[in-house]
Amino acid sequence: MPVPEAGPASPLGWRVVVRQPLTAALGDLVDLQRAVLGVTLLASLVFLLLAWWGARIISRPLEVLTGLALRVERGEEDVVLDAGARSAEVRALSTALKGMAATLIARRQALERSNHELEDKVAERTAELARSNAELERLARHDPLTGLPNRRACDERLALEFERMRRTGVAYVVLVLDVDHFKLVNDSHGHAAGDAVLRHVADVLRRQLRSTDFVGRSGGEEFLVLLPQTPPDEALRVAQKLRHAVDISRPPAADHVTLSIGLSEAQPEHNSSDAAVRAADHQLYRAKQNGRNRVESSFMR
Ligand SMILES: Nc1nc2c(ncn2[C@@H]2O[C@H](COP(=O)(O)OP(=O)(O)OP(=O)(O)O)[C@@H](O)[C@H]2O)c(=O)[nH]1
Repeated sequence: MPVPEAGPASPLGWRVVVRQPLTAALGDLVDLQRAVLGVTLLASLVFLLLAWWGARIISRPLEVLTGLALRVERGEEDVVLDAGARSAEVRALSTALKGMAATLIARRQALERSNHELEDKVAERTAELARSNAELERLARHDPLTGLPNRRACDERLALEFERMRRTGVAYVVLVLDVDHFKLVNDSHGHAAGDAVLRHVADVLRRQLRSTDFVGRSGGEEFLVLLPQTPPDEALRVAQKLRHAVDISRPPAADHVTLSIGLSEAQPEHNSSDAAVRAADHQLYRAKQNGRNRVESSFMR
């Protein structure tokens, strides 16, 4: 076995060679290696912990701010956008978000206010429109002079009563009323006086009838009265009452005014509502022929 190289020879020229196991010879070096590795690992761990802690210090307020911002987005208005951060940058971000949230909330409130105002306006306009429609409807079916239902409304009511009679079998009575010598009123007192007389007659008729009865101005100086579910003798009494009420009334612009009235009972076997009106017209003609200021009917005894 070769003798390993040794240090310089002593003055005597001797050399001491010590033999020992490699593990014993390198023991210190291995210990040093281990110590360095341990310190490196520990230092890495501490560094990692510090990095995690540092990242947490920065990210935690950001997470809190994110949560608060989401609450603002969902519409909550009492959110305080403060993450309690120590970092100046996060505090600046927090202040900027606060400003943005305040602006957003103010805009949303303004939007809600204008929405409410808009809804109120729409509701108001809808109500106005409904009122205008109702007024138009009223004007379309009312005579402006007397305020009574006009010719169109008379026709509609006649059709309705005729249908009802067809369904229920219960008859109704038609009265056609005409102001006597009305041309004379116009000629002697003027058209305005004639108008006043027509309004007066309309008022008298309205006051004498029940709410279930119908009275309309069917044209000129002619009126139509419908008495639903009224037996003929009762209808005759009503007609006489109307005639008498006008006869004894005091018209505003003429000395005296009278009515001629023709009556007829509608029958379920009639083809249309016109039949009873034509029959009542015929009776009115008879009333005029027989001296006016009187009632005539097909069922008069
Ligand atoms: N002032 C006024 N007159 C009207 C109106 N509508 C129709 N008249 C008039 O009513 C008169 C009706 O005259 P006539 O049909 O001859 O009937 P009358 O004079 O009443 O005679 P009898 O019916 O036979 O008794 C006419 O002079 C029409 O001009 C109106 O709204 N106002």
